[in-house]
Amino acid sequence: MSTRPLHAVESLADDLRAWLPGQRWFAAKGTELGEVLIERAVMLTDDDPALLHAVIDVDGERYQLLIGVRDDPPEHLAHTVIGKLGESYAYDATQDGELMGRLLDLMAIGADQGGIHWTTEPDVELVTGLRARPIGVEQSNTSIVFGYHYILKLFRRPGPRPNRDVELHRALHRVGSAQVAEPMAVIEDDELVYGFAQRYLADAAEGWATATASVRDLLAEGDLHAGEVGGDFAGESFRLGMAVAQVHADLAATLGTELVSPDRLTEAVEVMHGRLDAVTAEVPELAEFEPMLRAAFDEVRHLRESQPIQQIHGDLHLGQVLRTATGWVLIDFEGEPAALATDRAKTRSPLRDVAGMLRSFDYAAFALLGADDDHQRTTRATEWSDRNRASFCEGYASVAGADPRDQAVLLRAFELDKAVYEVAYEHRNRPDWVRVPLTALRRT
Ligand SMILES: Nc1ncnc2c1ncn2[C@@H]1O[C@H](COP(=O)(O)OP(=O)(O)O)[C@@H](O)[C@H]1O
Ligand SMILES: O=P(O)(O)O[C@H]1O[C@H](CO)[C@@H](O[C@H]2O[C@H](CO)[C@@H](O)[C@H](O)[C@H]2O)[C@H](O)[C@H]1O
Repeated sequence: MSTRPLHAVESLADDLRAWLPGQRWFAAKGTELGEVLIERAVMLTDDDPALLHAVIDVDGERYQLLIGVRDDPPEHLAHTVIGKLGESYAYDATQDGELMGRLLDLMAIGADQGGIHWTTEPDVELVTGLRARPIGVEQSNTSIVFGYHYILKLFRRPGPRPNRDVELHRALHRVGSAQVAEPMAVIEDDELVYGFAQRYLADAAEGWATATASVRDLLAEGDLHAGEVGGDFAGESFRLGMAVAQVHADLAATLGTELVSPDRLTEAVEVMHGRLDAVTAEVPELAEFEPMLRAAFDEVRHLRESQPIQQIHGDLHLGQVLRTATGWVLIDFEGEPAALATDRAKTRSPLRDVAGMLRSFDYAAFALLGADDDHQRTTRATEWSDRNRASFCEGYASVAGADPRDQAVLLRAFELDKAVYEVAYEHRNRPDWVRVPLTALRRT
């Protein structure tokens, strides 16, 4: 490929404007797109297929692109084509196993190319020549699995170093945590972090899939209770509570914890009100819950006890936990996708993670129900949610020594704040699902 990389990506700007809104990781869906500005572009391999690395800016948001260029893309890549570059086709290279294999080669040799550094973690030696395949699920980022060995997450919205996901994995791995996957390599330049490879947990099942399988079981057996059907999840919820408490204890031990006075909680209350203002302006259906939400947030102002804060997961839900043969593992310590990097880096109450997971049990229970489901199914879903939420808290308490439910006012406020966040998240990403957090607020 002879064209200069910057020029090549610039000439694709119009095609990118049409292609970006269809990508799950693209944040500004549903709004009129501004100009696509090319911040930087380098050629990682120059043959056919060629691989271009680019960072673009769309309306002040930065995105990472990996663009493959082929004269004649095979049939299985046809759906990934972005546009034409001269006589060649430009396409989403993350879907091309051959080009992703080149990324693994660059990682394995610790390459330094076009200002981008591929660095393995101390004592890690990577195996190459593995089959590369993108994982099927559409997420905030794009992940590539290499054989049964590694998973590389390409951050679609690369942020400045240090990257929270990388740093918290490293910190937990250093203290021998069994609840995270081993960090393997990082792709970054002097400013931004582009990718993070970890050990691939090939035997793992996703928390969301296993939890919703249990709910499905229960809904199919209309006359049985949650503890009586084959797929009862309460034991798993208990173990998950233990795992989360252990991660909190390890993060506190290695990165520290502090007690903050009740005045600092007042700041958190203002932030929750601020989020509610912003989300209500975007999703008017939230307005009917405003008095209830504001009252619950304001209850926090009356708390008189100091509260511990520390590094936490920051966006914990059933999609962020994997069940391996040996226990639960937490993944994706990036924090909430929409939050500013400075806010994600802050120490926070571990009850935030507990609240996230409690919301998730509720999500799993009700996501399978339609908008007008009958009383029987709604009762069963409520039962599943109550049973697993309780089990999770009991598991957490068995490790932490204190039951999160004892902090009822704070926990309720954090859960409601998370539901407000979810309303905004679903509104932007999966409009059909806005009903899930809204129905939860209606039941509160
Ligand atoms: N270490 C791992 N082993 C096996 N699968 C993993 C691992 N890390 C992530 N995954 C899978 O990749 C998916 C996306 O990972 P995640 O870090 O949550 O990315 P995103 O930020 O895009 O949500 C997860 O839902 C899980 O299925
Ligand atoms: O996994 P991400 O960091 O991208 O998290 C975002 O997307 C999640 C959905 O994929 C979203 O989670 C919400 O839906 C989940 C089911 O799909 C459910 O388990 C969560 O409880 C619910 O919040 C998450 O909020 C968002 O940040």
